[in-house]
Amino acid sequence: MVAPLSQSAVPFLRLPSPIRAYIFRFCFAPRSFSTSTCRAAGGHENPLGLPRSGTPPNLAARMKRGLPEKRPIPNVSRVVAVSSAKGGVGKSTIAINLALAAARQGIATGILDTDIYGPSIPTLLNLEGLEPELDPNNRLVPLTAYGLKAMSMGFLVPQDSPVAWRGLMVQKAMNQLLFEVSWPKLNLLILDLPPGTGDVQLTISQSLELSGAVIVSTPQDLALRDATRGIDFFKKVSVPILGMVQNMSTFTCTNCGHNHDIFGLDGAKRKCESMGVKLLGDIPLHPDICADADRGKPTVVANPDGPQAQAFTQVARELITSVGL
Ligand SMILES: Nc1ncnc2c1ncn2[C@@H]1O[C@H](COP(=O)(O)OP(=O)(O)OP(=O)(O)O)[C@@H](O)[C@H]1O
Repeated sequence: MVAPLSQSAVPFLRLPSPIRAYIFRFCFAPRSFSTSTCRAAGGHENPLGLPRSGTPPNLAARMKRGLPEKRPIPNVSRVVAVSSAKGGVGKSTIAINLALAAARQGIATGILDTDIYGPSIPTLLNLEGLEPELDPNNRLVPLTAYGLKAMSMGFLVPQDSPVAWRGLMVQKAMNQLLFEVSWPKLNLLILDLPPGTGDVQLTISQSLELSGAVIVSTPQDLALRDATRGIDFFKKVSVPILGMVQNMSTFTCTNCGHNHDIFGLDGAKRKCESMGVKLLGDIPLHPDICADADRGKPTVVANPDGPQAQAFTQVARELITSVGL
């Protein structure tokens, strides 16, 4: 019987050799036991798992609980996770437009697509089919689009081929994406998280010093219920909630100019008030936002002076202020 792994290896074998070597290194190759490997794997600094003397108290507490040490991303000053517990509410669209709006305001910005199973950033930036190079230290060099530095698992696996990885492989891939990308000096790195509150979110919140999280939701009750779970998740893992973005709010008919609140009116605003979370802004439901995304030219660069881009820019300003930039 042919094992499923050999089928999923076919697209892998079609990759150019530097990328194959890179994926092989972080997914399959055995690693020598070292402090950094041990930390990245969530282990302790010595075989007994005891903190060394002189270890800071909060780090000692983390180590006792078996949590990895939180590390900064080299060259990156602030890291913000854009998250939604529910899929399809526009998280990637918001993440990319916020990143581009921040870059247009003179903030050195990058975007890291951490959605291993369904990366959207290569499409949103019209970078599909391009492959990142490796620097002399075997670190991935980010690609650039519209002045934005970008890295995504989508650059490393063939388009349209599913990633079939188990938890440990996902965790290893995440650690490489988080810590082995050769970012230039960045003021702000936006992380586009996958939907939900699972493995990837846990790995990120436990291994990374995050400046905070932005929660995306539509005004619909169903989405807001999941948004509440997302907020509770970040509170539990002690990541500050910078605020919520209400996406797909009012739709203004392009024919008659009438306003329709397709997913309800001000649901996110009320949720923010009840949970003591800041509402960072409101993005309307508009066909151009969708069409711009599909052609790989997000609204903030496609029509920077239009009202939709202005809405994104306003949210980006709030975000930049909230992380002290
Ligand atoms: N404000 C908006 N107006 C119109 N279309 C939008 C808007 N926001 C997002 N979309 C569209 O909605 C769809 C889902 O958006 P997106 O992929 O950003 O969601 P997501 O939450 O990242 O999804 P996933 O759960 O798959 O990661 C896309 O087709 C996108 O172009």
